[in-house]
Amino acid sequence: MIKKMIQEHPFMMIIITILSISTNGLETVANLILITATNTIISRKTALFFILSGAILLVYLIHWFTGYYANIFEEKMIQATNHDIRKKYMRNQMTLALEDKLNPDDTINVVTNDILLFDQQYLKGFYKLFNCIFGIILSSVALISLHWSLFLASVIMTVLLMFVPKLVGKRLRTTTGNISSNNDKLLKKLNDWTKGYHDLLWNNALFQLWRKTHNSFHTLENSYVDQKRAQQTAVQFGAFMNMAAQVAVNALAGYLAINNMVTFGVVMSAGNLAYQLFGAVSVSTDSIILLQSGSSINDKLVSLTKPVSVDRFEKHQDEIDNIKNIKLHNLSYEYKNGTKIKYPDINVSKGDKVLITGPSGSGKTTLINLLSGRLNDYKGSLKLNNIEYSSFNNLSFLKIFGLQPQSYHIFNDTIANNIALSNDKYSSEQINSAVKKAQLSEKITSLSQGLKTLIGSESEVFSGGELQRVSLARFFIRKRPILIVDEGTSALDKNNAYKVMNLLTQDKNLTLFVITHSIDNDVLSLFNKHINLSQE
Ligand SMILES: Nc1ncnc2c1ncn2[C@@H]1O[C@H](COP(=O)(O)OP(=O)(O)OP(=O)(O)O)[C@@H](O)[C@H]1O
Repeated sequence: MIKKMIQEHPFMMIIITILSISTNGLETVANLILITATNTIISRKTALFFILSGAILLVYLIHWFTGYYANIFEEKMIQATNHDIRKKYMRNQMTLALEDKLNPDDTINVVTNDILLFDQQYLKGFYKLFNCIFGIILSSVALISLHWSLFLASVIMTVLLMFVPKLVGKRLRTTTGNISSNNDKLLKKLNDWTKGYHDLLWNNALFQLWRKTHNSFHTLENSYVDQKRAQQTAVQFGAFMNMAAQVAVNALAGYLAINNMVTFGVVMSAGNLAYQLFGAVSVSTDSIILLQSGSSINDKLVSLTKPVSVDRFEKHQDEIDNIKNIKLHNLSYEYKNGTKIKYPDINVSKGDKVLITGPSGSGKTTLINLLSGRLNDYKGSLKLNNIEYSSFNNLSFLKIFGLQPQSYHIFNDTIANNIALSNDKYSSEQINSAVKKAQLSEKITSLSQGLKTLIGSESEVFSGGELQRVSLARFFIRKRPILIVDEGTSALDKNNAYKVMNLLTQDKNLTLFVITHSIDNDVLSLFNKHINLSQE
């Protein structure tokens, strides 16, 4: 992921590198000036001492400036990387949705919690390490210029410090993986129980909202504590080693000064450079701990953002453009648990109006999924224009079937956007004509903002039946040759339901399948074909 980030934003990376080298370099330069400043005070050259102190202050001011911008650019790069991941992931989700494989809870967990973990641990860890490497190199070079033994001592201490993250690497990966999976479980539980709050309310069981979810909260909270335990073991040990290393380098510099091998200014500066070096080493060990901790999320995101592709090629495009008939012969479907449903033979021609009835569990929904190409492992024969369904590309069915499902979603948006689904290619004339067909014109004209009125879960402008007609208008504007209505008019009153059915059945070119529980003779007379599943 980091390699990709650098490849995709090379210019930003160059700026960050320059700023990072400057920040670390300026700190080293200030420490080196300090040697001369200390020696000038020992030799009582007061004026020069104050000039050098001023120079140190100036260097630190520039250091503050470069450090500030290094951090800002790093954050910009981190957020740009997060955005790239979200974009690739959402593209994959849209492809998976074509095959009904999108899980809303998993999606929310990945684009919020997982990316936050990745940001806070893996990316922040990387940048901290990146900065520290320059600090380590520059302070080491400065120490070697003071005395080789100071450098040697520093190298030995650095190597010891670098071993700290190895102590807890595996535990950190596991604990971070646990946070992600526990958050996923919590989201699923919350989604399930908050969605059902109405059922809890009317059954005097609202208390279950907390009782059923609190264990999942606990599990997630505990997994954060577990992760902290693993991180802190390494951090505390690293901090102790860091202090011990500084004391050792300072003592060595003092010994060298007493034996006239270096000036006394070096003692002070060596202490500061050792502080810079071990500070950088200590932060880099913390960063390696963070990187280890976030590596399981990195692996997860790498696999989730690998491009998923679908074959969109349709060898029977001519047939898709000109639907003539659908034929069922000896058609049956068997679920994995052994439930088998057999369907009667039927020939449906273009413009036919087919009513599908049958008691609960007789296979009406399964038939919709077969007809619309969502289930393709059927037995027997199911043909479109005399060509077996299995030889079409499944995605083609999305272009010919419209589905008015039992439950649909109304977005928190305007009526117009809910019908056009924010697709600019539909003009307001087309939206108005769809509204008219769905028998919604009168209601919409009565609203002060008309088609611009906000609907959805945050607004109660429409009744259930009216919202159902908004969903129907989505089909009217798209003009597919075949419509499947799954008890789609059940939320309408009898009069309006009849009106909508009448309208749909009057459309000569539309091939219509309507699934219903209740057979009303008036409605029955509107259809020319009837599949009664109870007879099978
Ligand atoms: N995913 C599944 N796995 C196993 N069995 C299933 C699955 N979906 C449906 N079934 C079973 O297949 C049979 C037909 O189900 P289907 O949903 O098609 O009936 P239906 O006529 O639409 O019912 P209803 O009117 O209650 O919606 C039922 O016995 C059901 O339990």
